[in-house]
Amino acid sequence: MVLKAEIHCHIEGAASPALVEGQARKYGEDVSAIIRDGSYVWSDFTSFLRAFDVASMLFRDADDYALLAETYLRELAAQDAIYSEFFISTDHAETAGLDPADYIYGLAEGMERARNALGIESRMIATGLRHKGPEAVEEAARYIVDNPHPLVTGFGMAGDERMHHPSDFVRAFDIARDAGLGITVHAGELVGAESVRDALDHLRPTRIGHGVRAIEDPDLVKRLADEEIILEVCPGSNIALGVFPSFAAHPFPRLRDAGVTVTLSADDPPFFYTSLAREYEIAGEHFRMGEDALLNVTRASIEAAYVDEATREALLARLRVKMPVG
Ligand SMILES: Nc1ncnc2[nH]cnc12
Ligand SMILES: [Zn+2]
Repeated sequence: MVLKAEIHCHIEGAASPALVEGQARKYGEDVSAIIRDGSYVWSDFTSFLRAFDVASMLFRDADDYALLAETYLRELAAQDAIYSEFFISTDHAETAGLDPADYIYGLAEGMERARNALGIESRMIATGLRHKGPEAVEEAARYIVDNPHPLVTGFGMAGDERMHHPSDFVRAFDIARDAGLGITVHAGELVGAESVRDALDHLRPTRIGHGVRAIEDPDLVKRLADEEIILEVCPGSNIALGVFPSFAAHPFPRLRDAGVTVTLSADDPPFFYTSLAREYEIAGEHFRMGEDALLNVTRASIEAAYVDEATREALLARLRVKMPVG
């Protein structure tokens, strides 16, 4: 049993098909277009995002989001995770007709319940959606800075990496960074090494969501190692979306051997038929990671986490004694 931590997971993307079907019954909606035989149905990134959007529309009030957060965090604690940092999207909340304040309050309620029950610590990273454009991402940044919450400790950007250019989002990220939020950006997933380089140059993150296609440029790999940029690597997601053809071809080991700090997360677990535990298993089976190396990955995630130092120290102490969760 290896204690785990996750720093790249979209909370709407953590909703299991069973939970979404339960929400569909609650609201009298039909989800047969995105769920068949208990699994999500999609064929490429665009149809994945569409299924993600449909599922997220079935969480419509604070109680729905408290249930989602608590359910996911309980699942993570059962996989021996002691820390979870997940992306939230006030854009999705507003599209579902929810006031962002209720959205965040509901998620925080679920986080508290899971922490009280099982001791799992968690934080939220607010995000803007790249394909909605610079104004929308800036609005998401302004909202979270004007409405601070103690459990919202970072700002990032997800969505379609093929749209717009990192330089379009400089102001949004300056607003978030100046407010003291941790900065992470999805890059180097659907687009190549230049996307990671541009994100680093213009948005100055300390972490990159995925970043794995940096492997295409050895100078960039060296820069990631030299600047100690953390990669939030999601191998199961990368293979499910066809970013790489197989786990054997995945660059995780090469990045790690080049001195890049790589971590393990599940991104959107049920959508990519994975879980945090499965990602650790994949690293053991395909990336030559033994138990000590996997515990070092957990330690790297906690070192990179957007948490206060007291919380970080308490989490690192648990790794040292390998105290079981709960
Ligand atoms: N892997 C991913 N890339 C970009 N946006 C996302 N939203 C949810 N999962 C995502
Ligand atoms: Zn992601």
